[in-house]
Amino acid sequence: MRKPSLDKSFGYAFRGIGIMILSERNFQIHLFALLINFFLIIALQLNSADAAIIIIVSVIVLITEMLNTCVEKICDFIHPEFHLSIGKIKDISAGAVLVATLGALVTAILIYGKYL
Ligand SMILES: Nc1ncnc2c1ncn2[C@@H]1O[C@H](COP(=O)(O)OP(=O)(O)OP(=O)(O)O)[C@@H](O)[C@H]1O
Repeated sequence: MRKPSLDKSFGYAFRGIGIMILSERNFQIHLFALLINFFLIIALQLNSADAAIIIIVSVIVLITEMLNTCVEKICDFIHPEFHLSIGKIKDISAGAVLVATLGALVTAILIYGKYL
């Protein structure tokens, strides 16, 4: 199969982000959290290192949410019926999002705590 051109590849990637924004509620919530963080970074005048850490942990949460959605969709595609293994796979994938979110929360408390 021929490889798609660079602009088409970017187009597919942006379509993937668009699908997440339009149809995944949890992703919308995490994206909203990132916007609040941008606001706080400016309002509290965080230094560039602290701002970078906040942005990195927020983006990690968004990425894990995207990968979790991929896992869910693959599971639903290959095995739509109930299966214990599918349940475990989905639970572990959701657990990854929770780990990233809790890590981001603790990081935010530690960093914003210095500015309040
Ligand atoms: N086919 C299945 N077989 C067994 N258990 C399943 C199956 N589908 C879902 N589950 C169980 O239901 C939980 C929720 O799965 P679901 O696919 O509905 O994700 P979700 O809660 O809609 O996630 P999100 O809110 O991120 O979209 C899974 O973590 C798993 O425990």
